[in-house]
Amino acid sequence: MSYIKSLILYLLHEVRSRDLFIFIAILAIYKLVSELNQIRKLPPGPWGVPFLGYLPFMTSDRHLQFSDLAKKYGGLFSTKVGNQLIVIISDYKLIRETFRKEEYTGRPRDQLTNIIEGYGVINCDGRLWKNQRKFLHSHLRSFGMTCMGKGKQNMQLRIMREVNVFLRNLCRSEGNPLDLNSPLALSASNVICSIIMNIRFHLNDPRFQRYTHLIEEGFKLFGGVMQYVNFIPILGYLPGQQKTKQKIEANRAEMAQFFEEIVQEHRKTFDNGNIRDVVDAYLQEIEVAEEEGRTDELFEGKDHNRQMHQIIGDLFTAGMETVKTTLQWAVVFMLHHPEIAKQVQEELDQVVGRHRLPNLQDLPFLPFTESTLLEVLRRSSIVPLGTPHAVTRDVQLNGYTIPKDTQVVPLLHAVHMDPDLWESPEKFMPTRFLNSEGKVTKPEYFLPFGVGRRMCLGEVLAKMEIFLYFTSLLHVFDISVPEGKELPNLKGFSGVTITPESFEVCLTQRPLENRDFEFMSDEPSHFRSTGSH
Ligand code: HEM
Repeated sequence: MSYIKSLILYLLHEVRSRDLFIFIAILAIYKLVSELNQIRKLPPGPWGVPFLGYLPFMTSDRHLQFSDLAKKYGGLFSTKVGNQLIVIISDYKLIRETFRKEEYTGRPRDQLTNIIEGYGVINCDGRLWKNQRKFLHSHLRSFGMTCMGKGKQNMQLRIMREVNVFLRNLCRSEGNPLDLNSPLALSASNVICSIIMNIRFHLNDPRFQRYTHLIEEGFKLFGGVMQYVNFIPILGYLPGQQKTKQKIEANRAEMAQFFEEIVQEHRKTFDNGNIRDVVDAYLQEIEVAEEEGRTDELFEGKDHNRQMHQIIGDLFTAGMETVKTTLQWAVVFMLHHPEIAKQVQEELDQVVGRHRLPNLQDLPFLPFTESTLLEVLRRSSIVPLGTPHAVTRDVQLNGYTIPKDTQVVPLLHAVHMDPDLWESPEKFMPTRFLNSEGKVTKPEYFLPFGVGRRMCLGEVLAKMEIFLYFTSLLHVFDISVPEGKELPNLKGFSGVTITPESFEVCLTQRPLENRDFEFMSDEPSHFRSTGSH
């Protein structure tokens, strides 16, 4: 470092400004020529201006901007944003073919991965990711994330306990305007927390409030100026950026402390014969690996405690935010289309009756309701660019050479809004998922959970939750916009996911035939709860 400093001082003192100018000009020409050489081998696309590439033209609605560019450059195009090469695929056949391949399972080396240092499951790659994904896949199945049998029943029970508490809280609104964001966030959190760490929170629990605040703040800090550092790393040395980084690290340390307390509580009550949740499964896995002397192989030499903390964080954020947002979109579309909400309610009344809440066994007999939820997933495309992938080595794609570490984006939003695939894609039209016999059909270009080796790990759980929350909500309540208020817009807000703008609803209870609904009685006591009611 001091050597570089002395060299710079020497250059400033000894080299005349004209020589320095020539030196910089040669460097710039060299960089330009090598960039042009690279561009020649890449798919076509907008290259913006020298050095900054397309960065000055980027908007916050990246999915809409990329979809417009796809119309111009085709289903496979590329661009350069700052120093980052990005390849964008919106041809669904190519997406399916590409993301099956091992070499597309990498993650970009950016600010997020620098801070997370390759821990967890979402932001790691290579052998650690493979081990973690396999481990989680098998344990999440054993906790009920499966489409069949007893596991499915257990998961339904877990979810329905939370649905009941959720409905009871909503009843308290007594028809007054209400923002569903917090009740949904709390409820979806409790479902995922019951699977990961066997706890549930109350809305007024300070730990829950602090925890969700830290996550939201984290999203904002990463989503702000920090994302530009990914494209122009030198910006990371600005004084403001150093402060942001310190804040992110302090927040992460606080979360790690919270997770550590949970892990410590689990250690105290750990019973090898009764694996209660993901944390227990990890403790067991570590114990066995230590006995067999293969912890280094399993965790690739990483700290297992930190790995456990990151897994808890990954599953919580991926599992809560996505489900909550999809359900909010479902409500927004029902507000825009009361005739569809009514049709769903009629189908539920006919199949389920007015004496109980819907359950997963009803699903095969509710084609219109199911197709309405599929249409919500298509039309909202809440993860419009998938998660960022990067190639782990130089690869050939459709005759182009894609260099190692290039970001490769599956543009799911464009696939779901392609007029060649969907009739009037802007329209909310559940019947597009019904065939001529009235049966539900999902075309192969319906990809809300991504596709390939890194596709969503929680698809089964997400589908169960969305079905049970949505159908229970519409079975119990009529939903309307508060008087004098406008309908929420359909564009939404681009952040980590595409979320609806904040909005309120009025809920009017529909008559039920049975007075013994669980949500009308006291809170169930199956879980250890935190905080006071
Ligand atoms: C409606 C709800 C959900 C939607 C639309 C959704 C969508 C997605 C998408 C599009 C991806 C990226 C796929 C890719 O880039 O290849 C993803 C990844 C992921 N999802 Fe979900 N997801 C949902 C719910 C959940 C839930 C409930 C969980 C909790 C278990 C979860 C856990 C994950 C994880 C861990 C990954 C990263 C997988 C990896 O890196 O290997 N998701 N999800």
